[in-house]
Amino acid sequence: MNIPVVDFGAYRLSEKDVADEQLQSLSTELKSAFTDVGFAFLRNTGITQEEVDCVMDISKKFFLQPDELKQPFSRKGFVNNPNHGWVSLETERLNPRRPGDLKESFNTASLRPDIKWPSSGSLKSFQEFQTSFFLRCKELSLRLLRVMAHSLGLNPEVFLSAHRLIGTDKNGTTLRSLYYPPVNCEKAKEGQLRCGEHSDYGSITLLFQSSEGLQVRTRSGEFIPVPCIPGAILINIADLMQRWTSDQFISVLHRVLLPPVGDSGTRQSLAYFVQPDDEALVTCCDGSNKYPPVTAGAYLTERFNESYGRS
Ligand SMILES: O=C(O)CCC(=O)C(=O)O
Ligand SMILES: [Fe+2]
Repeated sequence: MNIPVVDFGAYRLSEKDVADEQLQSLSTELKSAFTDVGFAFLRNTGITQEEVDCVMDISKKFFLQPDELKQPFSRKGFVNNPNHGWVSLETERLNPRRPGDLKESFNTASLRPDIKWPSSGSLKSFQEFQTSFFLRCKELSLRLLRVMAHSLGLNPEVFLSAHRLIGTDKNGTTLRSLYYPPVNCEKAKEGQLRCGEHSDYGSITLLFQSSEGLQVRTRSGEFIPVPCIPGAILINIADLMQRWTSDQFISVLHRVLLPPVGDSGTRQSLAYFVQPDDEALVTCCDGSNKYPPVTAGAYLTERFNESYGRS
């Protein structure tokens, strides 16, 4: 299995619109990637490697602080958005049958002006970098959703109209900065990974990686390594989109293993989880009843309960 690489230049962020002919060819390429593999690399999106590096660098400065300084920004500590903020090491289990994942993350889930952000010393631009990157990813995601609807012969608005509130507290879309610290494999718990096997919850995910380490499960059930292509963004279909398209687009399991014994390297990634508006009703777009309608907000809450353990 190979992850197709698609040139998005015709509809990159600096282009106002895309010509019909190019929309048609992008649709054909993306449809085949999302139907067969569930993943695609996008080149020439307009989001540059410098932008990515900037967000990764400032995120790393946040993660390298002692836990006491990160604690005030903990996820669940923000009244208007329970998903915003810092998640400490081993807190989340993306595969609930494994020990906690060996990663930390910072979720930018709310852009409300009254949110408290890390801002001391070298973190002065933290808020600015995270929020401007969030908005860049939003623009690209909306373009992708338009092409995806077109590729299935649907009304071009069908996905877009359910993603009108990205960046507000009525939509769960999240920019997640991930940091995988060095691992001492002898100390790791049995079965522990950097990120357990899972599929993503929402509509699509944009993933930016600093290095290799991600694996994707093929149809035959084996996990294969995903390359890291500088400047290219890895896009994958998430579970709600699979339901929405009655399994035409597939949401595929993926994971990040521990590094090889003796490798004390770190790893970083940025995941932009695109989520429909909380109140949007996701109904099979082919008119079938393959899956019962579900609102995106209720579905997301249920999935969070699984990965954080029900209390
Ligand atoms: O860090 C990565 O490369 C993947 C992370 C991931 O799949 C996730 O957080 O959903
Ligand atoms: Fe994921």
